[in-house]
Amino acid sequence: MRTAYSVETVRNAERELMERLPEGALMQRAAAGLAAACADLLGRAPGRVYGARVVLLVGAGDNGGDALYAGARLARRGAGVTAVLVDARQRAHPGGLAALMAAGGRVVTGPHEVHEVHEVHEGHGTGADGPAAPLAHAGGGTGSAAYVALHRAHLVMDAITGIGGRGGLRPEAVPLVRAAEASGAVLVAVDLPSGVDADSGRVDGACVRADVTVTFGAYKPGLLIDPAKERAGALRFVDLGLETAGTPADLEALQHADVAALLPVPAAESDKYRRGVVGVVAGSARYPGAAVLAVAGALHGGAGAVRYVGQGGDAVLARFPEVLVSGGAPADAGRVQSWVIGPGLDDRVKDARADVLASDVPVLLDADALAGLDPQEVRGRSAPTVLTPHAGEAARLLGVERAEVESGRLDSVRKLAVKYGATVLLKGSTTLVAPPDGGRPVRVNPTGTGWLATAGSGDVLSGLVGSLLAAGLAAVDAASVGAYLHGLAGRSAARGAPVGAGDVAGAVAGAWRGVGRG
Ligand SMILES: NC(=O)C1=CN([C@@H]2O[C@H](COP(=O)(O)OP(=O)(O)OC[C@H]3O[C@@H](n4cnc5c(N)ncnc54)[C@H](OP(=O)(O)O)[C@@H]3O)[C@@H](O)[C@H]2O)[C@@H](O)CC1
Ligand SMILES: Nc1ncnc2c1ncn2[C@@H]1O[C@H](COP(=O)(O)OP(=O)(O)O)[C@@H](O)[C@H]1O
Ligand SMILES: [K+]
Repeated sequence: MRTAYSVETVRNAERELMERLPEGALMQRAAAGLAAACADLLGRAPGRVYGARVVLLVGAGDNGGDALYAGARLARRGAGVTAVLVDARQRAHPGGLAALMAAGGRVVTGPHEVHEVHEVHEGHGTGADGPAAPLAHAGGGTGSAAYVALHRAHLVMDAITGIGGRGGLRPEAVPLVRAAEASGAVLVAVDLPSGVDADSGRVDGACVRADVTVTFGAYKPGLLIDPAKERAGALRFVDLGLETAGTPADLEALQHADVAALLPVPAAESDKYRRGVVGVVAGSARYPGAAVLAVAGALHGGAGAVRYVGQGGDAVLARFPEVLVSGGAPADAGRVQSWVIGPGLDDRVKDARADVLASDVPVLLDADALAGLDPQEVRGRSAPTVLTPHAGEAARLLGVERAEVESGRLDSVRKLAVKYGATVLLKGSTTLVAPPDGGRPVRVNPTGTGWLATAGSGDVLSGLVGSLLAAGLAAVDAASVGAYLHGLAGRSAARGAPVGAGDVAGAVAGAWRGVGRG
């Protein structure tokens, strides 16, 4: 399981550990890990650090301190290191500054002025294309030293803000960050891309778009949730020895082994009924395809049989003769161990929804079954209920704008779970699953892919998750295992080219086999 912790938890764990360690030891651990990651990115041969040109965008806090100490380490290995003090008042970590200067690094204050130029010790600035150009001197009229350095850099560290950052980048930082992004250098975010919110994944204003983020001590939720996740690039983790074991994670992501342990496997004495029967109420005369796709997902989710209820029976049977089809009301269709209701339904949805909600088995509500859903209808149930909205549906259920859900996915999924007393799977670029109390941990799906954004793929997901419920998984597990397999199926079906929802359903068995093999 990959876990992520809030800033408050990280700071508490850091405080406890710092009490037992010499002053500055944690920052040295962070800097050592950061320098090693950067050296690795510059090329594995030691010579690639020697002569490399590295620029540090340094903010006023400890995040800048990490980069200054890491820069000092790289400078001692022969890199030409320039620190650009981004803070409007040119504050920077004093110990880190001293260390960088002692190692022969250069410090530039702001884009238009050179504060101090230190002699570059032997070997610096002698990269593949010759010695680094001398930095512009204050008021020398040769352009900004910071921009010259950025333009020539092989690697830039973004150390403007880490977990202490508030809001987006301040105006003085924006042109420097844009120059770094345009330079062609590898852009490495220190702990977090500056400008993103560590706890929520929100991006309020300008922020850094990194190629790699080197994060310290614990993953922060923002690194795993869009829109911030998308700005973080590839993640690298530096272990600081923080103790978070006793604290519930804010976020957790299943890994292959976790999913393998949860997959239902038929026992020797199983029969189709003992494996569970999933009832699917989906499709209509207008949308028979939704019935086919939801059933296709359900056939691959571990239930022993799929019962279909609705007007798409002919289409379902033509494709899947193994399905038990009923034309009447769900309550008359026979016993099931879970219900899935919603994809492609017509205006008779309300009666059918009341029927399945009155049952004593887990119910998954998707698409049309979410419209106008009364929280009391769900809260009174004794068996689990799972809601699977996309951002638009979640916004309607919460009475907010869709953009609000998309920019604050973690908040939104928690609020919905609390409002309905239900497990909520919020679909989209980052799929999240919140438990019914909206508490910790929320699960984040690590396998998603934009190729899943194709009509009907949500129908497949609802059938798949409903089938896992019928097979006996707890609601949060069924939802997160379903999303995990669905993401893997999307990836393997697509392999870099567009696919339809039917292809995704067809790839679920392969994804299951891949996970099962560990
Ligand atoms: N604690 C530990 O043991 C360890 C911590 N470690 C490291 O410390 C980092 C946390 O350091 P931190 O607490 O000093 O905060 P930090 O992220 O540098 O930002 C605060 C500064 O930024 C400023 N600022 C705020 N918002 C801003 C904005 N939008 N745009 C621009 N500036 C903004 C704010 O200025 P002010 O608001 O005062 O004007 C303040 O000066 C953490 O992420 C990790 O890297 C590691 O060494 C491991 C050990
Ligand atoms: N940008 C994205 N990245 C990853 N997955 C996405 C993205 N956009 C949509 N998805 C996934 O695609 C599926 C679409 O479901 P949904 O919105 O219900 O569409 P439909 O109703 O057409 O089936 C969901 O599983 C969702 O998580
Ligand atoms: K940063």
